[in-house]
Amino acid sequence: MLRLISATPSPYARKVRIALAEKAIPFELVTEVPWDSTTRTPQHNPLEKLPVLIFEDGSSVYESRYILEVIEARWPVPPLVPAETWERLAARKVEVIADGVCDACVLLFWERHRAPEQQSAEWIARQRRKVDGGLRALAEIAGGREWVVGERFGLADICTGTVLRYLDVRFPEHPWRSQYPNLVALSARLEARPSFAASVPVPQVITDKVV
Ligand SMILES: N[C@@H](CCC(=O)N[C@@H](CS(=O)(=O)O)C(=O)NCC(=O)O)C(=O)O
Repeated sequence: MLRLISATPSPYARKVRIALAEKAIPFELVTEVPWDSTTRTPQHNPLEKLPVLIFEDGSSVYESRYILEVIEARWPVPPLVPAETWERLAARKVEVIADGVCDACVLLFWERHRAPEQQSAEWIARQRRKVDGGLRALAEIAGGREWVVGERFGLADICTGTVLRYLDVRFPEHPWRSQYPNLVALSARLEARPSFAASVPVPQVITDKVV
């Protein structure tokens, strides 16, 4: 059985969970806290990050964008990436922006875990700018259309939907819902899909000291 090492809040892992569900690929979900000493993630990824997709033969792939590329190559139907080159590149650009917003949220999350006197206001402001700029770009790309890129559900919607719901977990005070009504409507449509409903992100308890 295919196994996916995941974490309850992870937007990167959620992209993979949604893609596998949309393609009706059965898998075992292995939920971990990658910062805890008990994690098995480093056994499958030298970069010690999840998600990690582990095949029946024990081989593993990691880095969510790469995992999604492998899934698309291995199980091409239904396609989640547009066939047309420039639409495909547009979807990949949305993934770059959405992942970048998630990366900034992760850095913000850990900076806020430091003792108050150790937190850098400049560093927090820098990450906040990346979140704001990325969301603005996603709102512009999405516009008022049904799907973020092209004429059907796909990678760009998975990436945009996962970053929006991730903000509720790591950056709940962010005012994106009042700033971008089009993203609110898109998020509601996407979260109604069974693949999204089965993978709603929730915070986790981190027991080890990380920073
Ligand atoms: N670029 C990576 C980022 C993955 C990532 O940052 N994963 C976090 C967990 S979560 O933030 O997604 O919940 C992790 O494993 N962090 C452990 C570490 O950084 O050592 C991807 O897209 O897969």
